[in-house]
Amino acid sequence: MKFYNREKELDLLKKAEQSSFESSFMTFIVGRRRVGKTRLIKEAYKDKKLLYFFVAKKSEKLLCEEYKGIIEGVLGKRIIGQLTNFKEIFEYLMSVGESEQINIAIDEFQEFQNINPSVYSDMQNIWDEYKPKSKVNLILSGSIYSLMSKIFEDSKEPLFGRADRKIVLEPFDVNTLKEIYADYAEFNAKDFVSFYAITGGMAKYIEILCKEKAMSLEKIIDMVFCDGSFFLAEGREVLIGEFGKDYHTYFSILSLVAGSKTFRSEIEGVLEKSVGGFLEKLEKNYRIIKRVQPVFSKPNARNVKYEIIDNFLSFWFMFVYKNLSAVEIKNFDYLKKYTLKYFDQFLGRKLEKYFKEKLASTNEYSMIGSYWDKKGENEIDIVAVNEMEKRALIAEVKLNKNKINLQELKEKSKKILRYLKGFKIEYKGFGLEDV
Ligand SMILES: Nc1ncnc2c1ncn2[C@@H]1O[C@H](COP(=O)(O)OP(=O)(O)OP(=O)(O)O)[C@@H](O)[C@H]1O
Repeated sequence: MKFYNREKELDLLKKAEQSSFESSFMTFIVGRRRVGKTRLIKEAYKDKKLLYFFVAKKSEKLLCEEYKGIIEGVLGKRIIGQLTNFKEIFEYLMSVGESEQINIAIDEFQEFQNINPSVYSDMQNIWDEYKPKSKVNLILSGSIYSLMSKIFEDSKEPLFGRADRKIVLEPFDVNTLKEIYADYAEFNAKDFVSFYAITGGMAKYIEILCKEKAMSLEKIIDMVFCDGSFFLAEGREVLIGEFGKDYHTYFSILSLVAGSKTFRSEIEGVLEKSVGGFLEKLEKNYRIIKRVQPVFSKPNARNVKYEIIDNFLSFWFMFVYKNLSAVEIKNFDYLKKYTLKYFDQFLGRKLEKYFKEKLASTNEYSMIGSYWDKKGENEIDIVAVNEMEKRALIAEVKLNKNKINLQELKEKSKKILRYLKGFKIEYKGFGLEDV
């Protein structure tokens, strides 16, 4: 697949390289697995010399043998001496950087935690010594959000405060997704929104579907639910690295949130235990769910819902994890029928998210959210406000736009009008035809 988008990130990586000519520069990139970190780094330095090291789950000795080969190949230097551990390799490279500018990328950097955690303090000492006098553009990337943040942002960690720049790589936005979709298929609103709702803009999933020309809902479902499918184990694959062995409660919570049990009390009602600590970790450490509150509520108000941020994970929990027994016995027929039966429910929720993202991309609003009252009723799908220009958009979203009753929407909105005194308000319905 040709390279799409990422202009902002490419620009930052080019600037990092330029800065490294003055003194060494460290960037850390964090992004969920499959989002496109490796391809971004390679694209940024495709015409440059790049020492790219992947931290595979191997012993340090084997890794270093591989790295030595890479160094010799890229720099065209014969390495004399042993270099059997990463500390020696890193010191060697920083010393090379004293006489020439070099680009180094270390991918899945958090994996050193399992191989040899003292690498981080060794790197800190070497970095501090060489940074002012060398020209190394160092990119450290990783996909385990909690570990990467800890390595660079926890004041007790050796590399704390060493990174000059942080890049959080997000999935493709709705506009880029539309551009990609148009390169592979004739536009059809429901198929496109299904493509958005399932891939969530993750580069890898998009690439697989585009390659197989699976651009319609039916074809995507055929690709997901088949023998040897990449997608069936993917939710577990992506999350297990974050949660480790302790994943059961997290998976149960995510499965409930994906299935519309979005209030803490509802989750605790089903699991029959307190889940406050888990929710907090899912939100703050792992960044997998987010807290949402009705628009205009006070920040500490208790009317809070939870949402899974990632579309693919919410699809996976709703349709794959929920039916693991059918996956186990490979009853793909059942899985496809089940998914098609409940898909519109899922799609309706993602359509609302789609329009919120689209409105956000116009940069026309200072706040975009939803409203519901204390009982979780009287929902208003979208409330978008431009505080400065005193205007607001109040909208309802439905797959079938004909089912939207604007009069009812106006009626419901009375509850929030006191926050919008003097505002010009537009009431609107969004449906598939507005995609
Ligand atoms: N900007 C892009 N345009 C087109 N294809 C992309 C882009 N970014 C990534 N891809 C493709 O998506 C796939 C996943 O990307 P990549 O391997 O870079 O992700 P990653 O974040 O490093 O994932 P992992 O953590 O699983 O290694 C690759 O096959 C890559 O070619």
